[in-house]
Amino acid sequence: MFRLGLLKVGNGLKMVKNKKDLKSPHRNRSLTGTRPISRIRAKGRNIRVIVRVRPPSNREQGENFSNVLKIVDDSTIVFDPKEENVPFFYHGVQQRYRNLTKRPNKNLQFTFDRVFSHEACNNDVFECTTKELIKTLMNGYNCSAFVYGATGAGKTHTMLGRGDDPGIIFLTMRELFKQKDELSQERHFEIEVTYLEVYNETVKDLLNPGPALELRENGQYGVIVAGIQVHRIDKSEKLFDLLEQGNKNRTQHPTDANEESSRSHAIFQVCLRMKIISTNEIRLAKLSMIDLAGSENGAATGYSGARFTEGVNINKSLLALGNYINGLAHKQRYVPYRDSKLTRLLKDSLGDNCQTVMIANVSPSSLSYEDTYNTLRYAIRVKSIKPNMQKNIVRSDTKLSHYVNLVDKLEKENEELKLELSLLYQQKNNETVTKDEPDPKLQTELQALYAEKRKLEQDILQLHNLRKQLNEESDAKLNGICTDTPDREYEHPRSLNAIDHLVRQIVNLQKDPVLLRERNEQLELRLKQFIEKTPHLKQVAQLDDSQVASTTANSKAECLQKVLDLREGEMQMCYQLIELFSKVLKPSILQLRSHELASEALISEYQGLVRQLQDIRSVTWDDESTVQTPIPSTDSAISSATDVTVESEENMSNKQKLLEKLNNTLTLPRKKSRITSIKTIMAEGGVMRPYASAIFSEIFHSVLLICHILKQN
Ligand SMILES: Nc1ncnc2c1ncn2[C@@H]1O[C@H](COP(=O)(O)OP(=O)(O)OP(=O)(O)O)[C@@H](O)[C@H]1O
Repeated sequence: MFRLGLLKVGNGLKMVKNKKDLKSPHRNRSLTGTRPISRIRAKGRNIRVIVRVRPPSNREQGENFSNVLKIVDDSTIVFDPKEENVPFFYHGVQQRYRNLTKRPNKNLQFTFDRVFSHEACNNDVFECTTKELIKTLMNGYNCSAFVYGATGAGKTHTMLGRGDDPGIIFLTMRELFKQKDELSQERHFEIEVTYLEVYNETVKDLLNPGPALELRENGQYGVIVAGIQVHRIDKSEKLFDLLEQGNKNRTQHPTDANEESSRSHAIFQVCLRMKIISTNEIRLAKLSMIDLAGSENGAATGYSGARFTEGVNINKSLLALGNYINGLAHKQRYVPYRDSKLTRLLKDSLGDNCQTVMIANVSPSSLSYEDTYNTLRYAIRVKSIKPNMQKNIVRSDTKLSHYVNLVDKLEKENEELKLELSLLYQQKNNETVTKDEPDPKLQTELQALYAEKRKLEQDILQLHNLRKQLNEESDAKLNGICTDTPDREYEHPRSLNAIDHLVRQIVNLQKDPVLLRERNEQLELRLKQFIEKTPHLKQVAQLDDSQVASTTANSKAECLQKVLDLREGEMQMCYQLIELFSKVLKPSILQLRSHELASEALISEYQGLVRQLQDIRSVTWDDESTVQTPIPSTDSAISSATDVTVESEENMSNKQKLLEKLNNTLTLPRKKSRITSIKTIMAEGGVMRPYASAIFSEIFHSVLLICHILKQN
């Protein structure tokens, strides 16, 4: 069923009959009656496709087969051309209707780079195909030539030829050696060849028959055949011997179309290494010449067993080759080449970096109608590959020193790059760390502020507490001791100077505590603002705060220790004075009493003083023995003293004893060891000191009173 539609052609519209024709205007028949199949003709010249039509075989000639190929010109061929309309007359009248029993002709026109008729010999083909490749090869490009076609289409004949018509391998190699000889003054050549076959997906060395060889892929050299024997040749004669030897080893079996059908793909590779003497340039190039196994229609052949397996493998690998070519033609991102050994081996002999010639061999006979059609379609697909050529050039020097210098240079460059990289890493790490760490400038400023604060705290403490306290105490002491101004002035050097000396050692008396306090307050405000502005320095500030607190505590402890040392000295002095005055007071009281000059008030005061001393006596120190001297009661002591004055001489010894008792009573125990424990001092010294001072004042008062009485009498 046909569907009608409109197809845009040029500026106008054209009626089309079916859906297929809607897809592309190229599907429409041309005005000449042939369909222009060469629509995907490649513009590039890196791949050239040649069609060679072989002469019809004896069988084809003998049987009633028609010719399905018509060569229009050097590059155009028509498959299944339309037959000329032979006028059909019925009863002498030309009929207008065609013969409906006859199959319509395909009449497909193909355009290739060159089309050779059955009259062309191998040399003609060579001149137009691989001869050009030699020039390319000499320039350092990879080249490949492969023959494709159905079984019996003339592939092996094209490649190998026969005695009177040598094949293109022979002709190409002869040309290669010819050009080599011509260029021998300019270049040094090294030519190595390998010859292998792919049969039933196994690779075999045709020049060194043995077990199947493995394919390996190398990043530098691509796909390589592990274990293949490489033959270095310098004469063309040697090559021909090798080729003959290889062809004998090739797998062949007769088919319907060919009694000597090759059942494997044969790959002949020539590796060319050229060194251009003037420039020391090295050019590497590879020429691959591939004789593909003939494609066949398995169903049509009716083979079974080994022949069938061969056919399947041949078709499979040719299909993989077709897909690979299709991928290249459509510039696919990934071109499948692992599907068969053949495509793996030809990976670098097709597509990019390679100049390729494909020779499509076809039979002209209608006996091979399908095969010829398929071959032509396959060939036109190959034509669409547009590879990008790359020259395989390696710069070189004859001198080893060049390589040494090159290696040195590269190593140096490598070291420099490594260094640069490590510096960049370092810089990056530093940047990361700096982001988290505070600015060192700010940190230094903060630390300076805290250092100042610590010093101020210390000074304030020392000035305020110690100096003030010691001065007050010094004044109080002088007031208690000195009876008049001259006495005070006399005592001053001994007591106050000692204290001031100590104070001077501790604090700088020139500093004003008020100013220091003000400065400290300013500093604290500044620190607060500083931390508000830079919160990330809070931790640093907290650390410094704790250091300030620690410094303050240490300063306080030092001050306290010094105060206590001073007090200890004072205490010692007090005890010495009490002892001294008690020696004066006791005889004075006795003397006054004997002369009846002691008033009741004086005696009462004296008794009170003795009682107080008894209380002092009961105090024990940390470092003293707890054993106490028995102390007589105050009353008994006084009464004893009173009795002494009225008794006889006999009783005087008793009085003396009593006086001694009184003397003992008034003698305070001397403190022998230095008080070191601040806690003990605070606990005991703090209580003891005012108590001792009070007694000291009492004694002074009593002594002064006695002195006054004695002076009056
Ligand atoms: N151009 C030619 N001129 C003369 N004879 C030819 C030509 N091409 C092919 N022949 C002959 O046709 C026969 C089959 O050719 P050939 O062996 O080369 O085919 P083939 O494509 O290699 O087949 P297969 O794939 O089966 O090996 C051979 O006898 C060969 O001599």
